[in-house]
Amino acid sequence: MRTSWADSVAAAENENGGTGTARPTKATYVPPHLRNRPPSADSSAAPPQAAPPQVNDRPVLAGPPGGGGGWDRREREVNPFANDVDDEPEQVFGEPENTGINFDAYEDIPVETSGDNVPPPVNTFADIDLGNELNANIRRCKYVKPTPVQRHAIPISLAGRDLMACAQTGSGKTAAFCFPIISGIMKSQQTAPKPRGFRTVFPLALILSPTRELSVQINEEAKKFAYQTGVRVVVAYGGAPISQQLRELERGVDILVATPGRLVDLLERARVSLEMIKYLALDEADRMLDMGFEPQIRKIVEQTDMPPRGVRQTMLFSATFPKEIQRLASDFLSNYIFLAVGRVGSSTDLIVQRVEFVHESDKRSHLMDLIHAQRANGVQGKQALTLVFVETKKGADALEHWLGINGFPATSIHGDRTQQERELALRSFKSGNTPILVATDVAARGLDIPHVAHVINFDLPNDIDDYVHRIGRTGRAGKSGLATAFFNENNQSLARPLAELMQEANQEVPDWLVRYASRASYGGGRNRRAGGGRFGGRDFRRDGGGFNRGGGGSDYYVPGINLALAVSMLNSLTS
Ligand SMILES: Nc1ncnc2c1ncn2[C@@H]1O[C@H](COP(=O)(O)OP(=O)(O)OP(=O)(O)O)[C@@H](O)[C@H]1O
Repeated sequence: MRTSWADSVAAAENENGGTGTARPTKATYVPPHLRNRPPSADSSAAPPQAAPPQVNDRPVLAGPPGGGGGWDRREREVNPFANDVDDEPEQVFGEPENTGINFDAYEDIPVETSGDNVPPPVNTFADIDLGNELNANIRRCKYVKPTPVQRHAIPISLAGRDLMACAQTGSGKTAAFCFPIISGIMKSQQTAPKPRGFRTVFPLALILSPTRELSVQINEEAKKFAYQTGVRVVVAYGGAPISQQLRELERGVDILVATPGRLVDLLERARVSLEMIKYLALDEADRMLDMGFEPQIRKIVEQTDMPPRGVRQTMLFSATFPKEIQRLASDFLSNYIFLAVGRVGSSTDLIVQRVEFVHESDKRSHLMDLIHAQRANGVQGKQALTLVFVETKKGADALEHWLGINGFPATSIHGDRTQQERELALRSFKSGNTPILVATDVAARGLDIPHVAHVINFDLPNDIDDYVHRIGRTGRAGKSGLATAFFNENNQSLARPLAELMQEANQEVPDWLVRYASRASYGGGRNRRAGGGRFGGRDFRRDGGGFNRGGGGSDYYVPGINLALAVSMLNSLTS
């Protein structure tokens, strides 16, 4: 088993009951996780740092308190690492010891950057000046070295540049936008006091995401990264009582993580002002600028007091970036750098993709066979986690019920369930108590659930990008995963993009799918983008003419989807 400085930190925290709440009585108090620090820290991670000056367990910042309502930075901070469990789930789910992310899987990843004067990538966290406290949190997270998207995106953002980043699912995009934001706020707090308004708060950074669960997850991650930095993170999302969120906001906020709807509500109540925003990050940015969300996003970004592009710094991240969305997104960016990491618009090669022809009427029995097989592979009586995607909310309820009466513990998540039910379902799934989660697309993007071994597309989506995000719930952070799709006549429009995607990812494409693909024409619809550099793994400015690549360059560039190759493959199989 790996033992590192981070492990001894965790051990020290556990010794203290893991709560991090033992309160100091003197200003010289050193919290448990900073005691007994060995002289030589894990040399592959960020360099060892001196502990920040402490009052209670909060750092004393040199500058005046910011935080909107003038929050008390000396207040108690809950230790977000307290509930981290080290090895137990790995054991239960039959994976090897906690060896961390499998970086070998990412070594040969293609990277493309374009834009003016692209800052060079870094190899280690120690190569970047993120600040002592943030470096300590990176060690607590056991991030030994940056993932490829982090290697490139963090220096770009630290240099103050706007960024549109497209990187594979599960490759660490959250930290890629959180680290520069936290580090930047830590530096600016020393100098810039914030205005005070009557019950209005003035966050310095806004992180928007499309779903409540994803906002909650980003908030939890950001709180870990910001622990003891003096940077306060607050989340606001719909479906949960606003009164509690208002109370949290009143205690001060530097980074606001929000879903668009709830944020608009807070803006209309004048409880939040965006006047001081220095950083704007859109996670799942293509979804945020898609038809459903675009008006709200435009309202937030263009019709409020948020500083304009060029004044604020804007970062857009997703695993997919269709060209038409890139074009829309460029309205929000100033002289930005485009970054594409990994196979174009994809999840990782670590996911084995299978597609099976299953008639509608056979889907349930086929699902049962798959789950039976999986159960046989379980360890210590625990089944590996299986995420089953269906098209409709009704369909999700029905399938959950049917699985239950057939002896398969399942739960579900969809838009008709209350927020409490949704969160309960997610917790129950994560813990393995109900190892099957039936979900609509509400769970397709961003959710980072360890130990999801199998994603089943019981109903395929209409859009190939949604497929990419769905299967990306497995095979995360260097782990392997399996994705099975049930295909039938109803999914004809997806045949061609699916066949191309699978071929591109070196997956076995069944002959019958190739035949369907050869019959399919793209026609209209969203998958049409497939014809012209789909998924947007390429900077749309490079296709539009007039774009000067400037000093930017690529480590190397793998052309998007090799359409000619795919077409010739289809032809050879169908002739
Ligand atoms: N440098 C790192 N070292 C080890 N693990 C990391 C590192 N960076 C991120 N991770 C872990 O990798 C997992 C995936 O990260 P994250 O959720 O940010 O992926 P993502 O790229 O945003 O995926 P998606 O496209 O699905 O939203 C998380 O569990 C995260 O803690």
